[in-house]
Amino acid sequence: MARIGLNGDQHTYMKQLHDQYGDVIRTGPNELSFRDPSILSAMLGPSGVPKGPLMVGRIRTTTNLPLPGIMDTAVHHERRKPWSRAFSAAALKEYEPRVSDRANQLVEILERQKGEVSLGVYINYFAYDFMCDMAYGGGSELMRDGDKDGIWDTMGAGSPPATFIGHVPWFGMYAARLPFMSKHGKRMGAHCREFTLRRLQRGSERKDIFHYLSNEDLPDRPPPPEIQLVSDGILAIIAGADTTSSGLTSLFFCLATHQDAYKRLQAEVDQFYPPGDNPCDPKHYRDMHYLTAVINETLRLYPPVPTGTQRQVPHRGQGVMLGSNYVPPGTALYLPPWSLHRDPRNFAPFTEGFWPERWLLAAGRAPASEKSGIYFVHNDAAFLPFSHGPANCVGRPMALQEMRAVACAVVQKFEVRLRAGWDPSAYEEGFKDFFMTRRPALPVTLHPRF
Ligand code: HEM
Repeated sequence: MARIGLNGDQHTYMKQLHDQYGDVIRTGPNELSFRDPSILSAMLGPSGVPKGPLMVGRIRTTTNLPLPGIMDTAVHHERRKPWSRAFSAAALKEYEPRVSDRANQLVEILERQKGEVSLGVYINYFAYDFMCDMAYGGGSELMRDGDKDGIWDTMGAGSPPATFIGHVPWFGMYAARLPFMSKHGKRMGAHCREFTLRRLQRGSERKDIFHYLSNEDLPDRPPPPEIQLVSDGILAIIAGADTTSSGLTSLFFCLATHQDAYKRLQAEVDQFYPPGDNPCDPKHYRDMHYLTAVINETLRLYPPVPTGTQRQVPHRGQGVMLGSNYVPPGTALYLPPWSLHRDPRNFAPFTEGFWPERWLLAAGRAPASEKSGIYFVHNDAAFLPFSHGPANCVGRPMALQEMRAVACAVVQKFEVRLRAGWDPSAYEEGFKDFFMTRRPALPVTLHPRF
């Protein structure tokens, strides 16, 4: 699996192994993958299994670990508190103008492009600039200036070896001594440290997540040590920028290849945000059920963390029961979204196809007659793009806010068409799982509607 991970194919390989050998497979000497949503609570719920060593291996250190790498449940719970404050409903309300400004900037920049556009590249820049606004009160202008310093590529450059090491975390400690293994991480670390120090000195006029991570909202508490703030900043950028960008790029790929869905979403956007209205004002998002269906269906087919994160049964202790299986201490575990989402026992019909309507049917928002005569299965417990439980994705509400704003802004303004002659099968073939994903740049042409 480590070798397959190096090529970015672990998500498809795991699914292939599950199809061949069943719902529980052994993917390494001490590693299991479950394709079984019935163990969701036992594995990821409040009394579930702690995080695994994947992150320790990936970042090659056992000290000053970022939130997702903290294997001690009590310590993890404590470290998550400022993150939870940063993504509370009240905090998200304060971030709304920034989402809107950046999404509208994206549309303005797209309007200036002529001919073929690599939509995925602009979406990457949007996601990066926005996360820098959130993590550091600003400082990045990739959309405006382009990526002259190659920072986006630096962020992804270390991913293949990191994916390899994720399966053999002990090797990470040795790899950390090899200069070629750590150069990208060091460059990213130095970049984020500079942004963190600047944010600490300068403060911010508008609230950002740093406001909460540095305890500015709790004046009687001292800020955490600088090293923790730098680590949190890197985490925000890595966890927040690539994932959302991956989801949005896949969304436009799915829409561009399914004109019926595009038209239906466009009609909904036009209804709630006619020309002249700001599509990034979230006042109507709650009522836009087709938009929610499109986003869910995209994240089902192309989850931005395709293999999910890892858990590990603690070495000291008794082992756990997952369903009818006893799992001994020290075993690392996966519940991979790519395999669960593409299992016809969880989602049918059109399991491997883009069909947003399934979400409307499942929520009772479409006439039940539409499912008469078809074999309809919809298992919400098997839908895990943001994982589940107390250690799930804490940034989920922000990711959805961004995805909704950009989807509405782009669909209101343009007809997005795949570049003539570009083979759509290249998208799935080029969709690689390095924990973060790597995907084709999505060549499109944009046709302004007004
Ligand atoms: C579509 C976009 C996103 C997807 C699909 C996604 C998915 C995930 C997944 C699968 C995890 C692992 C959870 C686990 O171990 O159970 C995670 C963790 C995390 N995500 Fe996201 N994420 C997204 C966007 C964001 C954004 C915008 C942020 C903002 C900074 C963010 C911050 C985090 C953090 C801090 C963690 C660690 C949580 C913990 O260990 O307690 N994510 N995410």
